[in-house]
Amino acid sequence: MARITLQNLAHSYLPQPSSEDDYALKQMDHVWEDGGAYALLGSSGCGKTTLLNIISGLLRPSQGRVLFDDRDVTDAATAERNIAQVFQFPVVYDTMTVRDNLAFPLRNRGMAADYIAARVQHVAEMIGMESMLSRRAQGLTADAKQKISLGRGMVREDVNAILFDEPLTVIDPHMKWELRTQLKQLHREFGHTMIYVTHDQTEALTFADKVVVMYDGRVVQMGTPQDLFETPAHSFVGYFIGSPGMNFLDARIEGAEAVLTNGERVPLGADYPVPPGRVQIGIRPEYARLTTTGGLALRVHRVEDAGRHRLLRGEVAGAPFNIVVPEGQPVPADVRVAFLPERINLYADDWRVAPVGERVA
Ligand SMILES: Nc1ncnc2c1ncn2[C@@H]1O[C@H](COP(=O)(O)OP(=O)(O)OP(=O)(O)O)[C@@H](O)[C@H]1O
Repeated sequence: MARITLQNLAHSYLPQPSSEDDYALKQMDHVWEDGGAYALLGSSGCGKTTLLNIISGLLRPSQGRVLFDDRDVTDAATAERNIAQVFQFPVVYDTMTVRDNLAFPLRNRGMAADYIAARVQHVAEMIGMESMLSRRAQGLTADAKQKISLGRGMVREDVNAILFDEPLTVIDPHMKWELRTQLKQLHREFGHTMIYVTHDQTEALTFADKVVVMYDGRVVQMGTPQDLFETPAHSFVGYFIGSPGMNFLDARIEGAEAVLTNGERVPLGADYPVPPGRVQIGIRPEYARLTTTGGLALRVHRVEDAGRHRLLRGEVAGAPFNIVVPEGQPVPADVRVAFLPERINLYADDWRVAPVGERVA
């Protein structure tokens, strides 16, 4: 197992990149701690696969270094890096049995036969395929083949890291939940460094201790699911995490108040520096509450039933605004909206601005 450091890293698929836009990965420094369970989350095309392939050695970065602990592996071949990688679609040997597929990485490394037999049995149980060990992979469903790929990724105990690139895409929803649980169990049991790429926030938040969010070729935040929810470092994180995402209102700052574009004032619960650029306040739909006195004017467009609560979709100061309304709470005709001041985040040109005196984690 290893700590993985990306130092001054950047990657462009173009031979002669001339501007930042030419880079699939913009310059970054990032550390994946030894034994961490990370989810790498971001929308399509933000650079997740590129980053994973640089760590595994399938791709050489156009700039910077990759270190496993203190060893520079930037130019080391994939095989030398001792990494297991599971891709979105199954990679199995059709002519081999399930058992031989699972045993392959261990035989390749010359492990003893009885160790291989025991280990294959254990992994087959984890992926729910112990009754199929003697069957040929050919003719199995895509779902079953992907489980074999996952099993092969997990079979070696001595790898530096296991990288998963959207491994559950072809798996049916019930099995998805089960396999995610198994992966977490595997992490607890062996403590491998694991990086799990997904664009599904539920998948990310249930698998990982730390979630790394990428946007437009950059890591914009790494934190616990709670960090991402409470204090998104970038407006993309606010918008991407949560259902629905954070609301944003344009504003200017006057001490401990935000002044919205229509002149209404919002207490922020803390003093802020006056930041340059486009200033917005961000409020989660869960932290806005309905009121008939005080607060801000609210235009209600519609109220949707969302299971255990209702979702009010409306408008504040001319901008779309969503509010989670607890079950049973009425929505009167003259309703207004107020925010919990300590739950408001401030953004300047999409990056979070800390209030004066905030402790840096
Ligand atoms: N082999 C390649 N040649 C040229 N450009 C590429 C190549 N692979 C990826 N790109 C570009 O690099 C950017 C990042 O792609 P990447 O596949 O890393 O994103 P991703 O976050 O993994 O997306 P997805 O979730 O769709 O898999 C995209 O703009 C993509 O078009």
